[in-house]
Amino acid sequence: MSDPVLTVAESLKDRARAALGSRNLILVGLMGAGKSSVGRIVAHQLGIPFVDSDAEIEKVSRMSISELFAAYGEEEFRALETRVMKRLLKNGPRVVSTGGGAFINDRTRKHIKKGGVSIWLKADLDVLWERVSKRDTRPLLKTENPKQTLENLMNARYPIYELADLTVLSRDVRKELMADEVLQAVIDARTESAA
Ligand SMILES: Nc1ncnc2c1ncn2[C@@H]1O[C@H](COP(=O)(O)OP(=O)(O)OP(=O)(O)O)[C@@H](O)[C@H]1O
Ligand SMILES: O=C(O)C1=C[C@@H](O)[C@@H](O)[C@H](O)C1
Ligand SMILES: [Mg+2]
Repeated sequence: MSDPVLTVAESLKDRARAALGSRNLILVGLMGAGKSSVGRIVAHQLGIPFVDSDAEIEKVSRMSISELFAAYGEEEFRALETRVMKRLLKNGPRVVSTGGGAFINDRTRKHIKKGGVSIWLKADLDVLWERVSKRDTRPLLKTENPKQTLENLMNARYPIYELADLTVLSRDVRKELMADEVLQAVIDARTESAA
């Protein structure tokens, strides 16, 4: 007899895969929300390719994000990010995890909106701070009071992340559970739009 737990998990993947069709699934949200780590699991579950825009930018430029910011400044970084995102979104389905500022840029957001289903991983300040304070690879947080900077970014950006098609609350639960919630959100959105 089939295991009912396994059957539920299989059906979650299958239903989410069917709901997504040929569209991309694009994860947006602040630094530390879990876009890269949860996105990778979601792609594996769906059996479709995973790409991370920060990693892709580092690959094409052969520089780290910190080096890019230091050498060319944020504006040039954003222009490169827009071009890379446009290319990554051309063929679907893929799971695309974005850098924290991608969805905030008007031009990049237009490509994301056109390129598939966007999902905001929304987290509170303490969750984000606990995660990002462990590494100092994020140029925007190299300030005197990085926690305050993160809070300022939240206040400025949350009204824009809200424009994403879907939202999932990112919290300190297993990443696999977060991934399941992303899959469920994709299914629910499809069901609602069909109703
Ligand atoms: N659900 C979770 N529970 C515990 N730790 C998590 C969870 N999700 C992510 N993390 C950890 O938080 C850190 C940041 O996660 P991740 O790199 O996926 O975030 P991000 O949204 O891609 O950030 P950035 O915008 O800087 O790329 C990583 O160390 C990751 O392992
Ligand atoms: O939130 C942001 O603006 C950024 C987040 C990172 O993912 C990187 O894309 C870069 O450090 C900028
Ligand atoms: Mg990331």
